Amino acid sequence: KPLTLPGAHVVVTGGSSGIGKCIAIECYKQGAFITLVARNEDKLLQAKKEIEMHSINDKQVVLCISVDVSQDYNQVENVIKQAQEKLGPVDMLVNCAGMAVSGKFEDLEVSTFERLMSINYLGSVYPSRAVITTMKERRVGRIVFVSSQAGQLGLFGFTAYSASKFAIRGLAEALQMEVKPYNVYITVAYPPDTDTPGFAEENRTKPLETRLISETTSVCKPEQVAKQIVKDAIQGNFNSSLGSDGYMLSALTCGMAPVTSITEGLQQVVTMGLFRTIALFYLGSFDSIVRRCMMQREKSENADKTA
Ligand SMILES: NC(=O)C1=CN([C@@H]2O[C@H](COP(=O)(O)OP(=O)(O)OC[C@H]3O[C@@H](n4cnc5c(N)ncnc54)[C@H](OP(=O)(O)O)[C@@H]3O)[C@@H](O)[C@H]2O)C=CC1
Ligand SMILES: CCCCCCCCCCCCCCCC(=O)[C@@H](N)CO
Repeated sequence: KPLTLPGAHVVVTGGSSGIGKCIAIECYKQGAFITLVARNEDKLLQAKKEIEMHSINDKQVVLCISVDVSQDYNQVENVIKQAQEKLGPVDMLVNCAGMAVSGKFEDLEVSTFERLMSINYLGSVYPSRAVITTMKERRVGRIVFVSSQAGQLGLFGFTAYSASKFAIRGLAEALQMEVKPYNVYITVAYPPDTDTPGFAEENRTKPLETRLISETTSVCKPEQVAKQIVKDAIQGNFNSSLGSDGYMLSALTCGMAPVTSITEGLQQVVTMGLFRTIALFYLGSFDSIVRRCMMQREKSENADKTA
């Protein structure tokens, strides 16, 4: 039942940087053929070189394709076709291209809402739509969506980002119900803050509240996140999370998500009440962070006025 990675064709969008690059390396180390999809060609070539250092046999290939996954479906479909001509049908697709922009609702441009929805949501729909028919026909396949812990709860500063990551889950749940009889398995990953170039970029404009609340969980290494995601995808687990807070969040927010094992279902049933109780304390502490920051701001604004 688990997918065999040796010789498999794995497509990773956002594979030129951060979590996506580490997922590509992890799969390559296990013998897969890789297609990297991202926009910037220099970064793609750089990543290709880095991945190729981990080869385990001399047949392995890393293919690079430059395309914007959020713009035009036909373009995305074409590049997937190209990749399939070179490396065969896609066994696993990892939708990791994405970005975060944070800020208070009133400070975010309306265009930011559109952009994040395009990249994080539609940028996952297009590649998935392009591979699904073949996967169903072959009765083989894995599709991974990289959401976020911020796709399990909404928090200060993430009005645009959280919505785009929540959207992924709705898509994934519906799709899993459709494709399960065809032996195609969907995985949704909910990583915590992870030390990547994208994370560094995002931190340059992050509101204090968002930073303080996010610090509830520690920053992970992308290699660690990638390892867990690849493991869960191979197994065909619907949920992929990391660490004790990740585990609690996933159990707490399981809702009507498909269940992969009896153990998982039993654990959800047994822990739900306890985790909700813990969550109430977290929510209380988040509210007090927001209130404290507001009072601090008002204080310094008043001080500015009297000065
Ligand atoms: N780092 C973190 O703290 C967390 C990240 N995540 C999610 O994980 C994913 C990866 O994040 P991370 O590794 O930090 O990001 P990085 O910014 O380090 O890498 C993003 C990758 O996506 C590619 N990409 C971005 N936009 C597009 C596009 N429109 N079309 C094609 N490729 C694109 C980038 O290449 P290029 O720019 O050249 O196109 C790059 O390869 C994102 O979806 C993010 O939301 C989730 C939780 C935590
Ligand atoms: C039982 C209940 C347990 C509750 C634990 C609550 C933990 C909340 C912390 C949320 C952190 C959000 C990280 C977002 C990462 C991300 O996607 C950005 N870095 C974008 O890249």
